[in-house]
Parts: sequence; C-alpha cells; structure tokens
Amino acid sequence: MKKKEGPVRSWLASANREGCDFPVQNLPYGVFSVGDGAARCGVAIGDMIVDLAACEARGLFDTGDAFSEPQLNAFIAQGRAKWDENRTRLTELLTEGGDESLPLVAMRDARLHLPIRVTEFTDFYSSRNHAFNVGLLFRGAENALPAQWTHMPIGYNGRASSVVVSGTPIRRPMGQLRGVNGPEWAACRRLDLELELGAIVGADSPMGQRVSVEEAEGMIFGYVLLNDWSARDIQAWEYQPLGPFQAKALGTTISPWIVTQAALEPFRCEGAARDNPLLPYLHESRPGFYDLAIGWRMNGQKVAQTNYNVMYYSSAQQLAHHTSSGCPMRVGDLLGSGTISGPAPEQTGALLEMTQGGKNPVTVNGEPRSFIEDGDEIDLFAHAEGDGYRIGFGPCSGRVLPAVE
Ligand SMILES: O=C(O)/C=C/C(=O)CC(=O)CC(=O)O
Ligand SMILES: [Ca+2]
Ligand SMILES: [Mg+2]
Repeated sequence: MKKKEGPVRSWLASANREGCDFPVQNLPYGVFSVGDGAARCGVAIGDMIVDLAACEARGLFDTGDAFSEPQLNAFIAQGRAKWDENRTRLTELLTEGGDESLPLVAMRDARLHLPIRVTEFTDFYSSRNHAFNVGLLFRGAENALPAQWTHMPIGYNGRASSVVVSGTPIRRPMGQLRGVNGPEWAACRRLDLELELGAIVGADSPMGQRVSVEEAEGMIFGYVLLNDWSARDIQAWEYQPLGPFQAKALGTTISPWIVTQAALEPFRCEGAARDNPLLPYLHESRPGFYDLAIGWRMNGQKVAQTNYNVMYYSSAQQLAHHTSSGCPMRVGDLLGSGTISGPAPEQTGALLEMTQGGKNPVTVNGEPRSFIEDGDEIDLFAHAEGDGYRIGFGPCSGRVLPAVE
C-alpha cells in the first residue's frame, strides 16, 4: 500500500511552497503571451505557467487546438467530461513522478490576458449584509432590504464590454450627479470598489429552457475574483427605477486565472441561514457555497476580509433564477456574486458600507479614505485553506487614473 503522508506534491518546488496560490491541487486556467508571441491558454503551477498549446502540439491533450486560441471559450465549450479528463491528465503530469519536460513559462516573463471572451455580464446582490447596508444608505431603514430579497436573487444585466483583466488602469468617470441646484456634470467624487466572486458559465442553455439548481451547478466551469468598480454619486442619482447604469459601466476587473469548480470542491459548505423557505425552483439538494476567505487591499494594506460562505444565494441558484423566464445562457457568461460583506465594518466589500456613506473614513497607510482617490490601487484576494495546501486566486488589481474633464 502507498504510504500516505501529507498533501500531494508537485515535482516543481515552487508549487509546494507554503502559501503558494497555485499548488498541484489548484490548476487554474488562464491566457498568456510572452514578448511578441501569440496569446494562448495555460495553467498556473507554482511560479510557472504550463503552455497548454505547446503541450497539445506534443500530443499531451486533445482539444482540437482550442488551447491555441487567445480565450478559453472554445475549450470550455467542450464540456465537463473534457474538463475532468484534462484535470486528471494535468494532475498526473505535474505531480511528483510526472513529466518534468513539460513546456513551462516563467510567470514573471508572461503577460496575462482576459481569460475568456465575456459574452454577457450579470451582477447579483446576494450578500444580506451588503444589501441591507446599501439599502439603509440609499433608501432608509424602513425600505433597506427589499421585500423580494429573501425570495429571489436580485440582479441586473451589466456590460460585458466593461470587463477588463487585472492590472488594467481604471479611469475615474465623469457623470451626471445630484447637485444642490439641480444636476451637475462632474468627476465622480464617490468612487468605490465591490469585492465579488465571478462565476464563469461553461455550457449553453437554449432559449425557453429553464435550468434547475442542480443542472446549473453542472454548467459552472469556475470562478474568478471580480471588482465591480462603482461610482456611488452617479448611482444615487440615476438608479431609480431601472437600477445601476453608468455607475457600473466604467470598468469591471477580473483576475486572470479561473479557479475551477473541481479545485474548490473540497471546500463546499453551507451559506447564510434562510429566513423563509424558497420556491421549489430555487431549492438546492446540497450546499452550494465555499469556505473561501476573501478580501481586499488598498495600496498594499489589507482593509477588509470576510468569507464567501456569508452569501445567501449560490451561483447555481443565481444561474437557475437567470433562466427562470427562459433566458438563454452562453459559454463565457459571467455572473457576479454581488458584493461579499460580512457583518463587521472590517468585513465589508465596499467603502460605501465601511465608511457609512463616507461619514467615517478608514485609515489606510496613515491616510484617511472615505472613497477611492486618484492613484489608489485596489487589489482583491481569495484563498481556501486545504490540508497542507492553499487554493489561491492570484491577483485582481486596478489603479485609478484621474478623470478626463
Ligand atoms: O441597492 C442598490 O440600489 C444598489 C446596489 C448595488 O450597488 C448593485 C450591485 O452592484 C450589487 C452588489 O454588488 O451586491
Ligand atoms: Ca456589484
Ligand atoms: Mg461593473
């Protein structure tokens, strides 16, 4: 019998280092290029990237050249059996005793691209703490949590075109704001972040067909970190009755690595307790959340941290609800979890909540902040702690540039 001691290890030393985001248990997918070379698909391992296009050229994978494409959509569209087959193969190749001649590229030499062509972007509102805190500020205590909130995952259709990869600068928007003497045209003064997890839809569903929560689970390929940059003053003036519009169109940053659902499976757990039973179409036969520490930093200083397990609706429930009218879904659709906030101020996923609408600034590196200032960099992080390894998400950062008046 094989002696079992500690976690599975890779032959690549950097993948086994304590605190490494990308051990052999993770194997997240991304798209990279080196120098003037073409963008192609890869998998992160330690401080290296497995060049999947080169691996396929060697006959190690069979995706019909999908790995040579500059997005993962074509590979993802091949379905769960292919995802599983590739994960098994990659695990074999990268575990101790595997293939040390694999084509690897040093991560520090690579440029990381948007990993998918984002077909559509929908953003939900599924943290009770966030929904209550924001509702309190926008609508007062009486109307803080909308009546339907505990019955359905509320969302809005966002802009796929605004989704950018980590590292892309974010321009402070100009916009129409509520002034004392009527509307004014000005640079946003209340620029905020939103700490979210983005689910990547990995299978199509045809128009007119509802998808159950269980089927929806099977359609999710993986997850990225997502910062839904938000202009709160533009939002407060424009949002009623149709919801956010220009306030959420200035840019949405995602992390370059897609952590697969398979890698998160050992961390599956319950979410927040329910107030009332849900209608049958939203029932889940097993818990749909993950024990995943998630937080954000400003200019390198950690400001808040919470856990994805505070959420009220899972991405499978959000996806099932999304199809409840027969809305078709497509490979590459991105579903924002909604801002992830725990109950305490140091667990909030947005400055609006943390500072109570700007009234109580936080101190970051000795400086007060009510909202984000020009030059500030926000970066998100998430990791699940396994037995002797960690599943990390890598970077999801953006620096704010001044508005162009
Ligand atoms: O309550 C509102 O009017 C607005 C809420 C939002 O900011 C929308 C949003 O992006 C939801 C979220 O991320 O949880
Ligand atoms: Ca959001
Ligand atoms: Mg956005």
